[in-house]
Amino acid sequence: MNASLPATPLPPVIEVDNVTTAFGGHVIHRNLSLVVHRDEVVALIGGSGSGKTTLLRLLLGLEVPQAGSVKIFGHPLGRCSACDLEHVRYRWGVLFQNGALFSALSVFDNIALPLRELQSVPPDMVGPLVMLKLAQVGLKPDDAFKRPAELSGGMVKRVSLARALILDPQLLFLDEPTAGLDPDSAKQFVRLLRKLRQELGLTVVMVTHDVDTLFAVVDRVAVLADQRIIACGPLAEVARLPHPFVRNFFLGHAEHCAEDDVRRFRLSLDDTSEEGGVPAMLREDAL
Ligand SMILES: Nc1ncnc2c1ncn2[C@@H]1O[C@H](COP(=O)(O)OP(=O)(O)OP(=O)(O)O)[C@@H](O)[C@H]1O
Repeated sequence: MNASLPATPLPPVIEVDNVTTAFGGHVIHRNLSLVVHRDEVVALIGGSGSGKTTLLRLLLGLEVPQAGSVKIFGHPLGRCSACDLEHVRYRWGVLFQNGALFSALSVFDNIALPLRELQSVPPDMVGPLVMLKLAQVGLKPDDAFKRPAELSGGMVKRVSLARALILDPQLLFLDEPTAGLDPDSAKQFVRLLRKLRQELGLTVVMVTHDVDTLFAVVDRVAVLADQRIIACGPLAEVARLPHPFVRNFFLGHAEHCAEDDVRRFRLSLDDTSEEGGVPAMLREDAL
């Protein structure tokens, strides 16, 4: 995986152009623009209340901007007919921060839900597809019969990810994918994301506060501050910005964000022989 973009970016999957969002008189985004290209992994960072979740909701068509436009796969969301929106919606998967699993349903039924709703495959294919996704996210066949209450935090994330991937989306939205996980589970989950991104060729947009996740999987980091995206570029570039939020966010990490450091970190993640896959530079005791 490259730490920086290829010379010629692939076509855009997401185009946010000059968007203004407000609730009542409270303006959240003003003239906000962002482009995400195919096969990219872009992380959205920003202070609490800066409007990250609202931006994610705009991208999912759950909020409508006061001005500007949002296009996904070239479709302008606000102007899509219900039929068009359904078509676009099945091309993305979403991992919600708390997993959003249905507690009354088994793991199997949670993952199968989008397939059953859409009825896109014959009923006898649902089982094999669910079990395939379960294996893809590193869960055991027996886990299919558990209820969400019987799962660890890391397992909940994996089940949610399997459900997000069940329709084989091209675009994946992740809201704080490692939030609430202990450090080891977070590392394992980030490794899984990295593996799936490589295997499935996904375009990924994630909201995260986790610097290790940026190091491990992200191509570009978009910084949401002052009601707009103030920068969107490779980690090495963004970590050097003099903006107070960025300085604070990368405190103690900025000196490790050079392209070579990121590349070395990613190679170490591929080397499963290393304990936890985390090089000394990112262990807490080294900071
Ligand atoms: N439906 C809504 N109605 C009114 N205000 C809202 C609504 N949704 C969000 N807001 C406000 O918009 C602002 C941005 O919220 P948002 O949740 O997008 O921020 P965030 O960057 O995701 O924050 P955090 O990192 O704390 O989750 C906040 O001031 C919030 O109170």
